[in-house]
Amino acid sequence: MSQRSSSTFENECQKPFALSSVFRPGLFEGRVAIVTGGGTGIGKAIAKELLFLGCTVVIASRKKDRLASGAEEIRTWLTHTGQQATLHVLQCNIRNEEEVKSLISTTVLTYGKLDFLINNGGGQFISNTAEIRLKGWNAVVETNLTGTFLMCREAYNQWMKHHGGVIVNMAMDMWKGSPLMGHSGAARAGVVNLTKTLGVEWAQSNVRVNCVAPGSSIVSPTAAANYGDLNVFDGIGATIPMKRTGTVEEVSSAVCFLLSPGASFITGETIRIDGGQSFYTTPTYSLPDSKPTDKYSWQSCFDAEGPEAAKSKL
Ligand SMILES: CCCCCCCCC/C=C/C(=O)SCCNC(=O)CCNC(=O)[C@H](O)C(C)(C)COP(=O)(O)OP(=O)(O)OC[C@H]1O[C@@H](n2cnc3c(N)ncnc32)[C@H](O)[C@@H]1OP(=O)(O)O
Ligand SMILES: NC(=O)C1=CN([C@@H]2O[C@H](COP(=O)(O)OP(=O)(O)OC[C@H]3O[C@@H](n4cnc5c(N)ncnc54)[C@H](OP(=O)(O)O)[C@@H]3O)[C@@H](O)[C@H]2O)C=CC1
Repeated sequence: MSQRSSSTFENECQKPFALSSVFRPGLFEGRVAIVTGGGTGIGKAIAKELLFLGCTVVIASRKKDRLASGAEEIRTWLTHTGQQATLHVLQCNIRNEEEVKSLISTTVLTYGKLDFLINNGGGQFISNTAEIRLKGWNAVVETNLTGTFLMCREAYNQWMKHHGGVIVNMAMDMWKGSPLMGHSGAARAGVVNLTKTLGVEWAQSNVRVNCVAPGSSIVSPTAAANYGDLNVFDGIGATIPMKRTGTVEEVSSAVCFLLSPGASFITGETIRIDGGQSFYTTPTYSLPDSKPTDKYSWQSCFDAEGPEAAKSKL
């Protein structure tokens, strides 16, 4: 098997897994990327595909154990396939300004550059908006919106402003509002808007900024565990026009496209990766039973106020 052809092997848990890419081998050779949340789920898939394409990858998130097990899986794969690409692990909470500054500066000092930033790290908890405490609201907004802002700003100021680069942010299916995820929907809508702003402001520095918006349908065990229900994705596929859930690889390939020279005239854009879900309905929220709400019409006003009150206005 050639070094860069697709490969299949069994990892230490004896679960078979394969890695391949629709992009040409060596596409990202000599490039350096940071993937936040790169130890799990979608971020891990992005990290793997970038490595497969020859990129040096720094994965960063809060929890050392998650990073370590993700890195071990990726390194096992690198060893089995004979890939030469470099994986680096750094701990960073994207809500912490000093940690973000240090993540970027360490990467630039170690590898001499930063070509790609993938702001994948993020998340939320499920709650009616009326029951979200301020601390919980702030935690989600700081993670998804402020964290993305800090990462973008530092990547730009410390490197990309003078050398160019590509940034890909992460949104979600918040296009029609986000029942039970109001905090995250608001934050991700902010990310979509920030992406447009930065696409304009930083174009002159040869920095492209885009975003991907997966539906509530990208199957990842760590994502499911976050909701305390490993079956949380069951049943969602049937409600999606494409009649299935999505894969982490389907997000990764869109990210790789946006990073590639093939997307060199695309900036400020958000690509939906949701099998048409957001154009159809929001399947994760069922309306509670209730009577119809009050309707407004001139007749209903007239009826409510009574003929005398209405006449007095004439
Ligand atoms: C739609 C239908 C289904 C559909 C479900 C289908 C979903 C599929 C789509 C998937 C979408 C995804 O994004 S999948 C990605 C999932 N992965 C993640 O979300 C991982 C990252 N998330 C997190 O770490 C957390 O959710 C996040 C809140 C952001 C950060 O937590 P931290 O503990 O670090 O935050 P802290 O600063 O300590 O603050 C925690 C406060 O947050 C609040 N809080 C935290 N968890 C809470 C909870 N479960 N319930 C209430 N409140 C909570 C409390 O107020 C906490 O304070 P106290 O009161 O003091 O405790
Ligand atoms: N799966 C899906 O269907 C969808 C996912 N998304 C988004 O895609 C991204 C990846 O999700 P997915 O892989 O599915 O789920 P995961 O729960 O596996 O990934 C979330 C990742 O974000 C990291 N992270 C969370 N908070 C922080 C923080 N403050 N600083 C640094 N890293 C952080 C986590 O690592 P650690 O805990 O170590 O910090 C983890 O690796 C998230 O932003 C998610 O919200 C959006 C729409 C749908």
